Amino acid sequence: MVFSSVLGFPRIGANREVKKSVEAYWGGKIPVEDLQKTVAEVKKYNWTNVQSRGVDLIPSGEFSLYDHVLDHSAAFNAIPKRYQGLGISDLDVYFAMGRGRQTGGVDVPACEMKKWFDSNYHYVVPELSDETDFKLVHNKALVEYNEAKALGITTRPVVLGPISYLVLGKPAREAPASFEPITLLSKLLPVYKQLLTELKSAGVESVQIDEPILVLDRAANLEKQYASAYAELAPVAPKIVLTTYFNRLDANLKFVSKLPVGGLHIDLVRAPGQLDEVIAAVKNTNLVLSLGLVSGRNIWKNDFTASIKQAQKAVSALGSDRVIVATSSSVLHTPVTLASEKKLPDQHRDWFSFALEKAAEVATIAAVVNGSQDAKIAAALEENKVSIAKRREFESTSDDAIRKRVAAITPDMYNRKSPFAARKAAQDQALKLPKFPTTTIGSFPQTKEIRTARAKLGKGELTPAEYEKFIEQEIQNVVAFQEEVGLDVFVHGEPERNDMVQYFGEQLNGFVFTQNAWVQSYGSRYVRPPIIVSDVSRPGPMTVRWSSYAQSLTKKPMKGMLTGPVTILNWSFPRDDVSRKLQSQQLALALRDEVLDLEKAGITVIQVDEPAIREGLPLRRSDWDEYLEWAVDTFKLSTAGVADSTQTHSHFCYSDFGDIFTSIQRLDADVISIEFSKSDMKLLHTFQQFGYSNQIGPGVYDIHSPRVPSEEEIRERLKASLKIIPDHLMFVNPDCGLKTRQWKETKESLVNLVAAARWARENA
Ligand code: MET
Ligand SMILES: [Zn+2]
Repeated sequence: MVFSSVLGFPRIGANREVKKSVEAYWGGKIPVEDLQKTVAEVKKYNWTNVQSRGVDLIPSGEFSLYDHVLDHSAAFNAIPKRYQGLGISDLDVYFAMGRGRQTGGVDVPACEMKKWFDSNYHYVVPELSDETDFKLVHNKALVEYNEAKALGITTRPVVLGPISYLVLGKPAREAPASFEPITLLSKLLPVYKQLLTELKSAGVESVQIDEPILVLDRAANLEKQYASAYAELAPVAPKIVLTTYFNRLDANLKFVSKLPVGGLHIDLVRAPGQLDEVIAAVKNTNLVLSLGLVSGRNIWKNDFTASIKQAQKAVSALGSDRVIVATSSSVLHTPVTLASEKKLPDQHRDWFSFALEKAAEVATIAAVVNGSQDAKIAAALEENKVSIAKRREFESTSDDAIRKRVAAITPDMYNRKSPFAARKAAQDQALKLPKFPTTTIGSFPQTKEIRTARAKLGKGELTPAEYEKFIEQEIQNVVAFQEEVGLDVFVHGEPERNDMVQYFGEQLNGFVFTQNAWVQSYGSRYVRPPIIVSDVSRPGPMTVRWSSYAQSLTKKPMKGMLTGPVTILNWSFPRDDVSRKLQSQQLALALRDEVLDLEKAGITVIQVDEPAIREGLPLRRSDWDEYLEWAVDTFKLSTAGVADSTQTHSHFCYSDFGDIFTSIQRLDADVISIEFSKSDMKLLHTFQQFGYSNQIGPGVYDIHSPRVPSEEEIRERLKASLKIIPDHLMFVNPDCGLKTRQWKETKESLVNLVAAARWARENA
């Protein structure tokens, strides 16, 4: 019989209970018992609901209060030294690693976070060295398995595999930079052995071991480690389903199919093409094949007919006992349930499927493949056919004007009129900026007052006119503040924006919004990505009103602020019926019009942010070029229409840009600002290696922390940057927007920043 499985479930609660509870605990407002109670309820909700949808293999052990990789570090005693001996509870040590801690005489920053593969989820990077003293502090998988069992629910525990865990880590501070965490494998394996032995003796039949790094090129060098690790683990473990996701196995399949495990899970949403190959590779083994047919990354309803066809193909090759129908990855990356959406029009509701609906989908697909005679299953299949047909019909309609515009894009539209040197001369003349011009990245503190005003507007407690007055006042304050501090290129502060993507999505055609469709980004930070459902176009100017109002208040150049096409795309749920490239092109044309409208309105400096450009980079190197080509081209399409004398800026943050540095140069923005402060030396070396010819503002301080950098500190940073970047090309700015900061530290920091820039003008 074909089983169904879900690989992992959102841990936020259907009503964001976990966020509320965790934050209340952090704030000292509730005792730990209350937090534990909420957590128990959310887990119970998850298990009982996934079970009631008919899923056979229900995940446990993947719940997390902050991040599942951090859970493993805590359970394995991989606690960096600076978090040891603080005299606080294990739970508080765990949170301190996730988010830092600054109370009761304890002052530790957070561990580094990184993007989880190509998603917008961030994991906490394990810090490892020869001194890491691995031991099983607690068996989280076992605890949760037993918790579910006590509720009468048999689950399949989920564990992150040892090799992925190590490879996702980095050298701890005491280790040399060249230290490779994978060298700790033999020290870590006993912990896994104990963990898995305990699961087996508790009666666990099968365990899901995630080894997502098997879809990366670098796993090719880990064949030996995989073979020896799994040879050691398999004999003591419950049946292992080795789980991969987010891409294809490619050449790694050759050794993976020979590992002594019970099953293999593959992602057929991201890499449908690998099915035949994988079937052929496992046919003469005993491996069970778990088919990732229902997307864990997007919110579109599954096309049952297509999935059933693939499942049947596997069944006819392997027999039904060797096939599982599953979600492609954990459904952590999707919202909890459509049932929470009260205002979604029926037409839209019918297109979507969130985590719980996906649970029902895998169960239904498996039932159909098993030949179920259940009338409910037949009805669900029929309903799905009707719904998919309707969606396809909707998708077949397009906005002809937009499609024609995209088809008519010509190569010259990607390029500015003149090369950088000529533009720089024109801009120097038009803008008359001093050397080391100072600026900020766009947003100023989003205060409680701003959020309250927006909420009131939503509830009708403020009229649009009253709200606009309020925003105007905010802009006046921000402009006056910048005059006072003495910055050179001003911003309006973005007070009118709820979010840098949503704000634009709401003003463009082609997007749908939800009320409650939250997805965890990191810790207790959740986002609500807009959904692109049809061709994108711009009904009218989106930002001109506020930018030109702001410009009217000052003689200093006012920077227009836009979010770039690639970032809007990467931080939305995209369509799956057309390419990402086409969606990005349509967004770029809309933004191009906005850029030109800003220019017409007298805005001479325009910034188009692309913080998410690195995140969209495909996991396999052989796929990079194709992505980078359209990603860079669409950015250029959005900005290149302006006159030579208009200065374009772009901003990047959150990622390691070394990989794509040459593409950043190709964007040909007049000025880029880039997050430097955490990995300054590394990035400076990248500059040295590749060179960069346009202007650049290396972020001179970290805005993610309330700490105020001293003038001296900023000077030091400038000096370090000046070794690599010529003085006439350098801007001075913080490393990201200031929206999460308070006014007090913002003011102090920017005063120091301006003073450091003035010092540089005299002395550097
Ligand atoms: C995540 S990048 C943020 C850029 C945006 N302009 C801001 O200042 O907030
Ligand atoms: Zn940023």
